[in-house]
Amino acid sequence: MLELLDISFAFAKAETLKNISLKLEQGTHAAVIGESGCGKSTLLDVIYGLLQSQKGSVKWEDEELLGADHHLVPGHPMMKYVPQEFDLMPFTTVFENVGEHLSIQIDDRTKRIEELLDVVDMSDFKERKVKTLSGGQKQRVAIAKALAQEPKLLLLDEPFSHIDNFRKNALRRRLFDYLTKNNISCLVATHDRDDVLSFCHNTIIMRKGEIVDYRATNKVYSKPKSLYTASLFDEVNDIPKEWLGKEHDLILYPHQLERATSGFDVEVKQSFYQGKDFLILGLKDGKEVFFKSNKAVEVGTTVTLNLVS
Ligand SMILES: Nc1ncnc2c1ncn2[C@@H]1O[C@H](COP(=O)(O)OP(=O)(O)OP(=O)(O)O)[C@@H](O)[C@H]1O
Repeated sequence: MLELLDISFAFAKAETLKNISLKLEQGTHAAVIGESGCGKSTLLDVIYGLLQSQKGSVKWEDEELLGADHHLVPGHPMMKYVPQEFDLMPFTTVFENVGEHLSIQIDDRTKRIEELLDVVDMSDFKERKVKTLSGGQKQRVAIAKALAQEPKLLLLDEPFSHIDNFRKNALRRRLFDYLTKNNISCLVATHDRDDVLSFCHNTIIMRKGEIVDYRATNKVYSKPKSLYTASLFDEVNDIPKEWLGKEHDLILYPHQLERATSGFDVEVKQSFYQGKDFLILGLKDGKEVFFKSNKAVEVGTTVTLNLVS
């Protein structure tokens, strides 16, 4: 189990991480999400030992991991990190990069490298020099290289940011399947809700260097504690209680509102085609309201909205 106890870190005067405590059980996958600059990468850097926290401790199986001040080479054997700027050897092949830290003596070295190249769908490129690869291909090699040494904990920072949508879904499925089968824990910093919803058991919400929520992903998504949290997943509506005669204001995603015969009225301002449906932007009392519709709605139309029944 990974445990962080009251970690604080500052690059300069202002604290970038403030009193961060969390536990990650073995085999659990947790997403770290939050607005740009909230401290996601810094948190991973401190856990890995690239940065030294000024306060608090990082523990693995109850043993304290010493930070950057205590190591010439950062990192710990049971942990691997794929940062946003991945570190590969450009003039050697994909195969050799993945096997870089694997002992020559390992009997099934070749089999192991090929298995990992298959996980990241790079088998066809194994003889290619890394410098000739695209950004997304390099990113996939970096993931395979991190897995090669059988870490117990994998830290990923925006792991699929360079990978096209077409390949991303299959890669995500294969990678998280591999992590589950091998009981590898994972902390993934991401901006992509698709990384979070389908693949991470838990979600950590960060804001201005603090953890403001850490629960099961389905709870964080379906019962967001704040407008900020909900807005990390989708467009979000803050509906005043008076509009629907409720006891308190409601935080609602667009798909939770629908056209109805009673409710509150909005004037339609724009329709956005989204493939399987339209996202409609309406206005009520100067406040924007987003809802879904299976067809475009003419600008200027007044529609009545209520909670999806
Ligand atoms: N080397 C550095 N020196 C000084 N400040 C830094 C340094 N690296 C990051 N910061 C600042 O620390 C804060 C947190 O940065 P961090 O990269 O952890 O955010 P993030 O949540 O990962 O952002 P993003 O989603 O944009 O990648 C930001 O305000 C950033 O400008």
